[in-house]
Amino acid sequence: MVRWLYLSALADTPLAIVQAGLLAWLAAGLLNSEPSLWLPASLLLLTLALRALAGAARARFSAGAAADIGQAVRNAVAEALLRGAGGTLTAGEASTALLEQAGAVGRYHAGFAVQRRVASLATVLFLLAAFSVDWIVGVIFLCTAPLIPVFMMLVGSGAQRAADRQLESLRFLGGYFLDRLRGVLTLRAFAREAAEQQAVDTVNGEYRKHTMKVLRIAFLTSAVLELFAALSVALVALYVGLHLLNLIAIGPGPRLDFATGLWLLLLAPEFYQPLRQLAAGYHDRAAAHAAAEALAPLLEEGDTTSAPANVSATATTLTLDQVSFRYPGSEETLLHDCSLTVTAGACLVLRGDSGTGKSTLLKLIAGLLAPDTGEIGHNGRPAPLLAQATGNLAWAGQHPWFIHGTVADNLRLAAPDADDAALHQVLAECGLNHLPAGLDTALDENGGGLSGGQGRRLALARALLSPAPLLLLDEPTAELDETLEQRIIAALRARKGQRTLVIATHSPALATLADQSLWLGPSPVSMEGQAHG
Ligand SMILES: Nc1ncnc2c1ncn2[C@@H]1O[C@H](COP(=O)(O)OP(=O)(O)OP(=O)(O)O)[C@@H](O)[C@H]1O
Repeated sequence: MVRWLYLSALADTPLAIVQAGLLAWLAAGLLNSEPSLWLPASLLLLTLALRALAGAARARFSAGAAADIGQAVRNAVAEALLRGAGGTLTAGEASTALLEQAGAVGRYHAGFAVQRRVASLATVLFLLAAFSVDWIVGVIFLCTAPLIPVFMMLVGSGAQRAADRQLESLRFLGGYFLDRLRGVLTLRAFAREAAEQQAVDTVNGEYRKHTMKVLRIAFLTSAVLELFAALSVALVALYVGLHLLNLIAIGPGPRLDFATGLWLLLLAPEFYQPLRQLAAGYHDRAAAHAAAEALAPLLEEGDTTSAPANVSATATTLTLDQVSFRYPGSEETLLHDCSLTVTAGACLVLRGDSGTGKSTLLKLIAGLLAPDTGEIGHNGRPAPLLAQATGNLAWAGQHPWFIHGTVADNLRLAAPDADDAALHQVLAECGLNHLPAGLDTALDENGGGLSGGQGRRLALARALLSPAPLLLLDEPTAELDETLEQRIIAALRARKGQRTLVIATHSPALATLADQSLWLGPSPVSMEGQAHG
């Protein structure tokens, strides 16, 4: 596709030179009242048709190549996001990366990058053609042509800054809008629709302002370049005209006949055309540059996570070595030099008042957060990021996410080959054996279709079904009655020894499972793992 794009784009220059020649031939013939002009006339028609054809082919191949390249970038970005790269991106920023930025890179490669090469080659061809007939016209072309790239370079940094700001505000708008869309029910409940609509309008206005600035620079650049081109064409016209009227006698001008002079004159606008097209696409370059800068860290991060993880077959030995952690911008150090070892197959219970950092420690162990200092090890090796730990740990959090599908679809995320009997068994262990449609009960992403408690137990069932050697469970028995809690405790006890369990809980009954327990206090004190029971 790209090769055809180059061919169709390059075909235009020789055709333009020939077209100018044929037009000059025809005009001179008409002026001299030559009897038969059908040959230049038909050749001219043929050239015009070929140019139109090449132009249409170029537009088609260019759109195709831009779509292909954009799609390839989009696939790479999607792959990186799915591997967990770009963990700090909001959903809106991720969608901007997938849609807008990937598209901008595609448009640049199929547009500006192609035109830059085409313009260089076309300039050389036109110069050769001009010099072969009249060196003064050649010199005019040679001296005026660099004005266009030099001017583009002069406006370059300003255009780049404007494109950067436009992209930044688009990312912000994407994230802001998506957040409001997600929380639309909450906004409606608090009658905040009008205020939020206004806020989205304001953010949208900012984006519009930045976009208008980019367009203003693009239009102004094009207008100035048009002026340069027009002045240069006028210079050639003046030179040719003065010679045809025998008013000056410099250069090879005195030998110019009408046809050659007209050909040179017709060549002049064609000479500047590729450079003007290049300038017109300059804002594409700035947009692609800004997009590439935003995407590069994501794709580099994606590359490093591309190696498939080795799933450990046995329970994981977990070590924390002087781990400290504080959320960015927070005054409170939640963990301070925390050290402990959980042997493979043991159960560590995290206890403490609400807000003391139990879920945070689970996230650190899962690799969802990175410690400020210290190291967390799985089987003696630095804990992999969650993105690289596929299959090595299973997580059941307080706010579980599901895929749109059935209960069975969601359970099989953890164990794709599990048969229905295994699914029924794990559901029974978690007290979910009386769901309205059993394994076929339909769910949405937020667990709609189940009650909040059932949703949390389904997430627990999914973790229990997973063959992962490390299970991280956040309040698995919260808000359950005693019978259900005992059932779940029994299910967890059955996994002890085969899996390493880390459980955050307020429940004294669940805490009896602990081989080790860790009390997280309100102040940043040093904590040691203690043997329990
Ligand atoms: N993303 C975050 N950014 C900043 N602070 C956070 C973030 N998440 C949690 N915190 C703060 O960190 C502290 C510990 O939160 P965490 O959820 O780990 O507590 P917890 O012990 O699990 O609480 P609970 O028992 O209520 O679940 C809280 O004060 C909370 O406000």
